[in-house]
Amino acid sequence: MKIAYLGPIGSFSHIAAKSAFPKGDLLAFDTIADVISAYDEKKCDFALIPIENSIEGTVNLAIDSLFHKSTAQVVAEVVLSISQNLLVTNLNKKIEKIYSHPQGLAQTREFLQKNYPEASLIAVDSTAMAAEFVKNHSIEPIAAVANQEAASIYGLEILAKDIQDIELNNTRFWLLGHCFPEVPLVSCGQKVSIALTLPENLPGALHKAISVFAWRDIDMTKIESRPLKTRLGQYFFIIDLVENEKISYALEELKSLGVTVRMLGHYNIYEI
Ligand SMILES: O=C(O)C(=O)C[C@]1(C(=O)O)C=C[C@@H](O)C=C1
Repeated sequence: MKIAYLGPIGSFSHIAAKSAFPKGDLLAFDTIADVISAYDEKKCDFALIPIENSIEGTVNLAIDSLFHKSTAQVVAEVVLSISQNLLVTNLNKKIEKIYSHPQGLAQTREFLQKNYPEASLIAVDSTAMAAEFVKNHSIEPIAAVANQEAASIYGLEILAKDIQDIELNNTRFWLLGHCFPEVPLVSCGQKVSIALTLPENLPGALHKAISVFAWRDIDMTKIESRPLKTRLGQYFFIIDLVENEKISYALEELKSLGVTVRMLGHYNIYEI
């Protein structure tokens, strides 16, 4: 079983992929877009992508790549607890630049501003990539924000532990695939995710669209707009729903309103 993930080893995606597929053949890719492309090009059986963090919100690159460039289906959601740490090659080193994934920098923004106000913050494609960079540039006054496993893998010291601004810090990952995976995890619920595009000539379109769920008591756990990349003011809407037998009727009503509905997936949720 081949599973594509955002590498290199030691990323949070790697930890999530290992937990879901302890015996899987894990394939590291440099960017989230590359992970999705690997799946679309049939280089793997599943692909794991980070979707949303409890502090910083949606991983826009993942949602946008999935919507605009892929037809992949979501077959599972994996929720991972995230602990960010400041990693260095030497505990006594001055720190002038701090590297991490944008989410890693955002989740630790207050800590970094308070403790390293002069340091430049540099975004790279993953937290593990940041750790690997620090290891490979050991004499430079730099640090990485990454997990403790990355410290072990890349031989780095942990200068500060659990530096996220909010202690409770979780990231949702979506697993893309053609079938439901057999994972050694216990499901804690089921969801349905869709992407809506509204007709231009329907006043109150968004209100009418989400009302099809409300009056059926279908629980909407998330709604978020993202640019259609056509022009300012044109969006698609990502909606997460708690599994409900009435969802199919709601989707039919949406279509009768002229709303374009794309089913992203219905899936089990697993907490690691
Ligand atoms: O950079 C990593 O380690 C990732 O797996 C990506 C990612 C993300 O995109 O949100 C995953 C979990 C954390 O929130 C930080 C970064």
